Amino acid sequence: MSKIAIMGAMPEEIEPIITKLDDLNVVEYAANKYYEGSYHGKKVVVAYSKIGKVFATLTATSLIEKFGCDTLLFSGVAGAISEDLHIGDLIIADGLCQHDLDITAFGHPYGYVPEGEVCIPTDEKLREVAKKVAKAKGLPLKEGIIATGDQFVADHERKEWIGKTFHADALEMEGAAVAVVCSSLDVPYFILRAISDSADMDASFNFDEFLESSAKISADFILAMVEEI
Ligand SMILES: Nc1ncnc2c(CN3C[C@H](CSc4cnccn4)[C@@H](O)C3)c[nH]c12
Repeated sequence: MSKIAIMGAMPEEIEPIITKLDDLNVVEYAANKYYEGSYHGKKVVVAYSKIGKVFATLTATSLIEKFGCDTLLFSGVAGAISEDLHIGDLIIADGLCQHDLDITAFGHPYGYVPEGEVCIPTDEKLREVAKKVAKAKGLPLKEGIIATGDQFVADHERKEWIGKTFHADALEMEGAAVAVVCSSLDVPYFILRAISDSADMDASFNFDEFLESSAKISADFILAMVEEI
């Protein structure tokens, strides 16, 4: 039987999901908590990684290798780069890149290391499920590149540079780590983010104000996807 991993980075991003699970069982592993349960008859394992690419790598790997998940859905919030994206809007990742990975001193492009790739594509079938859910809900759904880096971006120039350099529409701190883990372990993965801020000088204020509401928008959408997978 399939087992779906649902991952976030912060407690607020998975709390709206955990409360909806049946047969909940909490497992402590690798300095984290993993919530096993079911949703509409589907087996799920839910966890938040804590912030940043390193924690996200550990949690995504554990969800697959320790808990045996064969699909991974990420639910969370993001900073907007595209001017089409506003607070509460949803974006699904076509691909993910690391905007703070830089060995350009050796002539490589930003975001590239040997034997790696700048942009890692997400699973097309899962993106199609998302579009079907969005249509059924009458929700607009943007699709684009999401840039990941180990920094909370609250600077117009930095955000514009990331957008231009990676053709990215949104930014966050975990997605590309999940992408590397899932693509390396051949597990279909999907990254959904709801906008919490615009990664500019007001970012930290907007983030604090909209984290909870935007995280719930993303979480509710992810649960609707679980019913369709
Ligand atoms: N502008 C932005 N830049 C980079 N990432 C983001 C995100 C997405 N998440 C939220 C959280 C911010 S750091 C954090 C630290 N302390 C408290 C809360 N969040 C981190 O997990 C990445 C939303 N807006 C972003």
